[in-house]
Amino acid sequence: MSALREKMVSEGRVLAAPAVSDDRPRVGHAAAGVSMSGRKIDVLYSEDAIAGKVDWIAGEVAGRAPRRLLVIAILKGSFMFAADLLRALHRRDLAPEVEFMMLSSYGTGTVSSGTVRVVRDIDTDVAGRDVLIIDDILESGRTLAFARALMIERGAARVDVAVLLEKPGKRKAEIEADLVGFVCPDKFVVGYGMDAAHAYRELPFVGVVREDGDG
Ligand SMILES: O=P(O)(O)OC[C@H]1O[C@H](OP(=O)(O)OP(=O)(O)O)[C@H](O)[C@@H]1O
Ligand code: HPA
Repeated sequence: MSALREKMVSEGRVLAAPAVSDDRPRVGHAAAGVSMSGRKIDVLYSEDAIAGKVDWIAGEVAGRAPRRLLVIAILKGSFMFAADLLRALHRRDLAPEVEFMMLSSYGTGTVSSGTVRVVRDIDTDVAGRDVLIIDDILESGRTLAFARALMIERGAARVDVAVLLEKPGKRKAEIEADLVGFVCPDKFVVGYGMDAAHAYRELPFVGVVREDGDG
């Protein structure tokens, strides 16, 4: 703490930041079995591994020299990936406009309902622009096929799709992502934005919730 800040804290003019203990769990680096609210989460992709992929995806996007780039993050699941990827794009000297579209097809379940619902649309006109749609995961493909088709229908010049994860062999709609961080095993994953019945989105890593009796 600087001398000035120390003086201000002692005079009660500002609040001291709470001390952070060094022994807090480094969950992002744990190999397995992180406990969250009584459930065990096995770490599949650590914070470091994710950061490496995000940086790689940003490099690939920059290499495509997009024109008038508009990044559209598909909420809710992509919020953490979007925040990290946008900062990585900035480090690559890109200055995209950013939009958010909220789509939903899973509700509180772990299987796609088959119907994609637009909960919130974007406000920006995409006609003639290079669009990068980003999402956390590509599974049945219904969500991203819907989003991509909508942007093409609205006249985007080019539409690329970047996902942190894809599950192969699960596609129910015709779509492949242009940029993929990890090819993911066929397990329901949580964390880094992704939820199971609204829980676990805050985790900084991607993991799998252990079934009862998994040890
Ligand atoms: O390829 P798909 O089978 O369509 O699955 C992928 C989509 O499912 C999840 O969203 P969800 O509908 O659960 O909404 P959320 O982002 O609000 O969690 C996820 O964030 C993707 O958008
Ligand atoms: O494995 C998953 N986890 C969370 N959300 C998802 N949406 C599609 N697949 C998944």
